[in-house]
Amino acid sequence: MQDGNGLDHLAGERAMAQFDLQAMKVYLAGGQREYEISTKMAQLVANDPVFSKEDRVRLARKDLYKNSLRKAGHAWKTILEKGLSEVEGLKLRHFVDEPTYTDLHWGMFIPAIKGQGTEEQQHKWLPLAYKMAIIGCYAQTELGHGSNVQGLETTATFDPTTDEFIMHSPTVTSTKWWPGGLGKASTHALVYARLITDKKDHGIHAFIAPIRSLEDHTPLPNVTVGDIGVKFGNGGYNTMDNGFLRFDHVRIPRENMLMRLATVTKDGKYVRSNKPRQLGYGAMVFVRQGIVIDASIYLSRAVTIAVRYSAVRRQFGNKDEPGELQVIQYRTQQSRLFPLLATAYAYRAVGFWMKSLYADVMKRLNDNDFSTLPEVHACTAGLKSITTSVTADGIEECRKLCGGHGFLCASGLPELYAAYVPACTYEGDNTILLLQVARFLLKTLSQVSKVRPVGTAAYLGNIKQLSTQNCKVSQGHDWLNTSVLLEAFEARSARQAAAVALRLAKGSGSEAEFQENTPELVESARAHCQLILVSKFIEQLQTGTPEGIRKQLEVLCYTYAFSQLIDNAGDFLATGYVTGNQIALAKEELKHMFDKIRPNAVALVDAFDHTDDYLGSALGRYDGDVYTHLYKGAFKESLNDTVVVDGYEEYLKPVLTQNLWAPHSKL
Ligand SMILES: CC/C=C\C/C=C\C/C=C\CCCC(=O)SCCNC(=O)CCNC(=O)[C@H](O)C(C)(C)COP(=O)(O)OP(=O)(O)OC[C@H]1O[C@@H](n2cnc3c(N)ncnc32)[C@H](O)[C@@H]1OP(=O)(O)O
Ligand SMILES: Cc1cc2nc3c(=O)[nH]c(=O)nc-3n(C[C@H](O)[C@H](O)[C@H](O)COP(=O)(O)OP(=O)(O)OC[C@H]3O[C@@H](n4cnc5c(N)ncnc54)[C@H](O)[C@@H]3O)c2cc1C
Repeated sequence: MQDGNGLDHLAGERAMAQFDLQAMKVYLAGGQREYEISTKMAQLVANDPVFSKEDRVRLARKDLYKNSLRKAGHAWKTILEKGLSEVEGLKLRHFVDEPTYTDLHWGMFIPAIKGQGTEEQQHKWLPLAYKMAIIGCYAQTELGHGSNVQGLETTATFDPTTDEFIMHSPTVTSTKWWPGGLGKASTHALVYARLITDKKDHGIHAFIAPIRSLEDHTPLPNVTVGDIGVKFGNGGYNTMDNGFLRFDHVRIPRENMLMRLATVTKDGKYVRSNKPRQLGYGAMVFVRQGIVIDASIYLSRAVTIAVRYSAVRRQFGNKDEPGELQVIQYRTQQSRLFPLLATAYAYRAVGFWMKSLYADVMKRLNDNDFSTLPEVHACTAGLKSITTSVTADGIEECRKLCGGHGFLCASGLPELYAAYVPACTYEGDNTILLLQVARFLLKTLSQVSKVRPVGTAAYLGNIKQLSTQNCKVSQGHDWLNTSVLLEAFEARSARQAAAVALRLAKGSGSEAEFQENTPELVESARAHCQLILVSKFIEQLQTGTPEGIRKQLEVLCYTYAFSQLIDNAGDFLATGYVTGNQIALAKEELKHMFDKIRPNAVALVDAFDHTDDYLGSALGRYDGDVYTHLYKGAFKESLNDTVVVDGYEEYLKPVLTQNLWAPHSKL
């Protein structure tokens, strides 16, 4: 066993690094200022015992939830007492690292009011929300309807005699179901409901409905509200009070309908603005763009644990070297782990780009320019889908890469997975979102002769060329050219999209035919998104990356692109753009990349700068002192509170002392 004396068991690994670690930390944080804020907030949380994560997986739901309320309250008090800025507050809550009601309050309730409320409404609600005098949630999904937003059943019927809307849940399936923070914490819900005026249904609109008393937090009259129940995994997402909500003819003032996109006048007249109705989905676009950086952070946590542990863990050996080999030396371990490391870097770079994309579309929307909205929707929906699916699978792969110890909660991985995996469903089921991308691709292709595609779809403007010319790689190093790689991803995506578009164009245009082709449509959407990820990683790399880290980032970029190419070799081959031999050459190049990553692997995960407190993992500790901490951790297990287990007298002793032959014994 290692000694646990505070030595750095990974010092030898760190000494091998060939890049400027500090510069990489700053790059990954998004800049010097962001780096400083992150470091300060991470330390603030790590040094405050109220934020301790100890024992989280052992707490019963009620205690877990109460504890998370305590932490959220303490976080808010800390923010106020220390006078933290909005950005610092956001970071502080990030490091507290527990899904809670404030995520939805700040992440969806406030953005939805900003996006859909008139200036007057923003002046009324935002100050209350900013000082947390009210707590809001985002109540869209219903028991019977989630993906299909247009199918929601909750009604908001205007009553001109009182100048009020009557909020009503007409059926069991219309019960609001899932909204985070709704179950127990929120005082207000941003409710998506069918607007009815004078018996006419105008479709889905947003309303602010008070649901709990600001005096004593009890539900308001005719409001039925509560938590929907325990969710997957220990700890995980169970700190969140996902809730249900029913209205029984509850009256709210007319002004509580968010009226930026459409208005109901005092006399009940419905007036639409000239803005697209899709702006009503703006809060979802906002959250989806943010999810890409989040995916990078979650994946980087799992990868940090798996890389550090793989450098500590030894198994077997060979006759050329003394002792057992670090498992990170094995090619199979590298081929499962290093692409995930590269993916975490890729998502970070693309996440930064997504932020600029979002800022750009917001600026345009303010100037009434809606031209890029469809492309931004496709991009945010598609990348949300791909990055969350890959990250959830990646966390699980990291657990397996840690062998048996990965299955222990002390590894931090089971809880990380349980907290993350719902990201594949919330904010849009990942298949539904890919189908949105596919629809966008079909529409873009159908108009390509008249409308030049823009942004991430611009390559479709070259569809003829991409459909005819083939990959020119003849030796391994020909692949070490970003233009060659980009063209391969563009050609594969363009050909997949064109093939399914052509098949649909030849048909009758029926919905049944569309449905029949949805597997191919989803595949073509995935190809388009993989192209965006590769191309934006390359683009980010080529724009102002500091010298001391460029080489390593290039290695990671090639690792990412080659592993995507190889994992999807079937698609690349089926389109006819590449040959089997060219794929084999890429495989060899990928192995060369693994050799370049290997001496830098531990430093590359150090660059993510996760504190031990934030990682919460005996396997991923910075000092690599894994075994001492696993062993010590076992003594904290509640089953070990007594030497002789509770239950021995009633259940074990009788078994051990009956001394009778079991009737079925063969002895
Ligand atoms: C930064 C992060 C910080 C904090 C986050 C905090 C916490 C995160 C944790 C949990 C949050 C979880 C919250 C939720 O889950 S909220 C609920 C989310 N629900 C969904 O995502 C539902 C998914 N469904 C939909 O989005 C839509 O129903 C739909 C599938 C897109 C279909 O829409 P619909 O109107 O019926 O129909 P279409 O006819 O298909 O589309 C019409 C038209 O509109 C375009 N479109 C669709 N969506 C958008 C959009 N968001 N923006 C812009 N445009 C959009 C669509 O492409 C189509 O265009 P056409 O040109 O073809 O007409
Ligand atoms: C942890 C968590 C937190 C959440 N937080 C919130 C929140 O704060 N506010 C809120 O309003 N909601 C919230 N939700 C709800 C979430 O947004 C929905 O669950 C999500 O949008 C998926 O919808 P659904 O559950 O109706 O899935 P469904 O649409 O019923 O999906 C079930 C299956 O059917 C498939 N499917 C459905 N339609 C089609 C189709 N047309 N073509 C092909 N396949 C299809 C899907 O791909 C999926 O495999 C949350 C959910 C979770 C799990």
